[in-house]
Amino acid sequence: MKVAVVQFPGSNCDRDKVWALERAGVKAELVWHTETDLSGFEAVVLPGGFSYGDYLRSGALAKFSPVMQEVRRLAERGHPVIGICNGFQVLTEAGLLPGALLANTCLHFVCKEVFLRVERTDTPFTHLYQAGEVLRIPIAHGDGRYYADPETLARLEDQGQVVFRYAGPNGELGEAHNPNGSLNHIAGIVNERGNVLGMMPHPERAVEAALGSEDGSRLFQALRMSLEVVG
Ligand SMILES: NC(=O)CC[C@H](N)C(=O)O
Repeated sequence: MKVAVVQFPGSNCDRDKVWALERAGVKAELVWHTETDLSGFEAVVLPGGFSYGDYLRSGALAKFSPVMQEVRRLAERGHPVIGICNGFQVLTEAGLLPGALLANTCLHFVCKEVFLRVERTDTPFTHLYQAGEVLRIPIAHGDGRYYADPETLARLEDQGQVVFRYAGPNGELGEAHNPNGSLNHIAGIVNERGNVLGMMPHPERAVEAALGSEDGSRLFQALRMSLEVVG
């Protein structure tokens, strides 16, 4: 059971993700973006950062990296794929998740801890959380405003594909708690099948008390348990 953490030129938090995964008991390995064979891996994590310097649009160039064909193949076979921050941007650019991440409404890079409300717990990534539970997880992005056209947004909501929403400390929704202007306060979504997760907040930055929160740990533990079940 091994998880690939892909490194694009300009990725960051890649090593943090390996560390967070290994802390949760998952064997993880860094994989350079030119890799064309991920057959030894059960799941993939696309990390945060500034792949290709965010040129053109965040994630727009990384989608052409050779490894993305393999990421697509694994996703289509139902393997878990997680895109965190820039990884989420890459997944939307690659069409593995619907919608797009636009510039924050404030037009600034925002780096702070936020509250997330867990909307769905029947996924390989969130089954250790309670529905409605409020997590403290940091964000750090300039392009985090989730956008989708009205039909896509309605479909996401109808099908329960919204996994995390920005909220207040008691789970209340409101623009004051939405750090980037995301539609419907969306912080994370899954694909229809539920095996591809994209989220802007960084759970790997919240996996031990010294980091200010341990709320991200259960996401990686949940992934380990899901992989163990599949074998
Ligand atoms: N921390 C990150 O992954 C940054 C994501 C992205 N490049 C942005 O600024 O929006």
